Amino acid sequence: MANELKISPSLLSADFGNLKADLDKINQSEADWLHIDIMDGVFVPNISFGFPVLKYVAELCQKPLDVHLMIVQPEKFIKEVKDLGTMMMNVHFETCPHLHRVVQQIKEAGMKAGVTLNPSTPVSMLADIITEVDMVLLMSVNPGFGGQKFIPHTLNKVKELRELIARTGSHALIEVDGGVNLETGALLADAGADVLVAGNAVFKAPDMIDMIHQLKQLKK
Ligand SMILES: O=C(CO)[C@@H](O)[C@H](O)COP(=O)(O)O
Ligand SMILES: [Co+2]
Repeated sequence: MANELKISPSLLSADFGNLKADLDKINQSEADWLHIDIMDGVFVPNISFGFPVLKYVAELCQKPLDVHLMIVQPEKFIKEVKDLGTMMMNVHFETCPHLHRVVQQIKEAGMKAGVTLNPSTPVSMLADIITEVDMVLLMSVNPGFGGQKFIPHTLNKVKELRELIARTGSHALIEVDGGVNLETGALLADAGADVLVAGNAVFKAPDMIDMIHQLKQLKK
C-alpha cells in the first residue's frame, strides 16, 4: 500500500552478542527497512560500527538498508555504502557544506538520497533542495545514542515539512528517528510521517516481531 507507514528498526539497539538471531527476527517481521547508524566520534560523541561488521549484517539482512551517516565528510564513503547494497543513504545537512553535490553523487551511485536534520536545524533550510531528495530524516533526539527521550517539537517540524513537500511538489518521504515507540509513533503518524525508525522500542521489546506489527498498525 503506497500510503502505509514504514518501519525501519535501528540496528544500534540490537544484541551484538546474538546479532544473527536479531537479524533473523527482522527478516521474519513486517519491518520495511533496516536502519543502520554509522558514527565517527567527531560529528557525534559516539562510535558505532564500521564496514567490516556491516558487510556481515548486509549479507544476513533481507530488508532494504536505510543507512544514516553521522560522520564528517560522508561523501568520502559513498562507494563503501553503495557496496553494502544500500537502498537509502542519509547524510546530515550539518556535515555537508556542498549538500547539492553530495545528493547528486549519491543518486549517481545508484542509491536514493536522504538528508537528515538535527533537532536544532530548521526545516526551512531544505527549501532549495527539497525537490532533489528522496527522503528527509528528522532527528527527534540529538544524534549519537539510542534510548533517548523523544523531543516533542519534532511534531511541528513534521507538519512544516509536510507543507513544504506539498507546496513544492517534492516526492520526499518523511522519516523520524529517536525515541520512537507506540505512543510517540502514533503522534508522528498523525502529524504526517511516512517512516518511523525505532531502536530500543523494537530490539528491547519482549516480542520484536509483535512490536513491529503493532508499529505498522499506526495509521497515517
Ligand atoms: O540515529 C540514531 C541515534 O543517533 C537512532 O537511529 C537511534 O538508534 C534510535 O534509537 P531509539 O531512540 O529508537 O532507541
Ligand atoms: Co539513526
